[in-house]
Amino acid sequence: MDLKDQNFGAWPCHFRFNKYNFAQVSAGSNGLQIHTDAVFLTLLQEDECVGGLEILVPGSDSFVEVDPLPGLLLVNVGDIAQAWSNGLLHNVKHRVRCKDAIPRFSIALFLLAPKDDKVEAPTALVNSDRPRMYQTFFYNDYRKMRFSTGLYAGEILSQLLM
Ligand SMILES: O=C(O)CCC(=O)C(=O)O
Ligand SMILES: [Fe+2]
Repeated sequence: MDLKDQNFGAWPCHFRFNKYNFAQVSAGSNGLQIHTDAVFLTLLQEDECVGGLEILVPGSDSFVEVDPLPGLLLVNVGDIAQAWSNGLLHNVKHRVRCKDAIPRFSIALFLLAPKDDKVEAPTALVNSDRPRMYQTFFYNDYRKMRFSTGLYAGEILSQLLM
């Protein structure tokens, strides 16, 4: 990608510490329902003792488990990156399952979206072979659509297609 002039420095970040109070009754259920991240990207530090994060294999109904490994740092592409990259980057559907009655922790650092500007693919990522895929939109409007519809697994992006 020829993106020399892109500066993400002014994009806000959000830090979150997740605690899942997994008990015996929650075994086999979702600790976090299937979703895509409502952000540009997520850096995720997993609990190195307790598994449960699962990623949906694109184009299938199958999930793969992410093994809990010491020091594992995941990078998740979110909805905003898919729109901003004109579909070159792909969001990731994922969920957290409770397997055992053990508390689980994770730490997430989210890079959100431009604060006062629209989300729009740079012209370097748009051409006749790859025409603009998404309408330009403000991050707040996208979030309102997501929360008012309760569609958390990337469906809002389909509503923003050109
Ligand atoms: O706790 C995890 O492993 C995943 C957390 C997550 O998907 C999120 O915070 O968006
Ligand atoms: Fe997530």
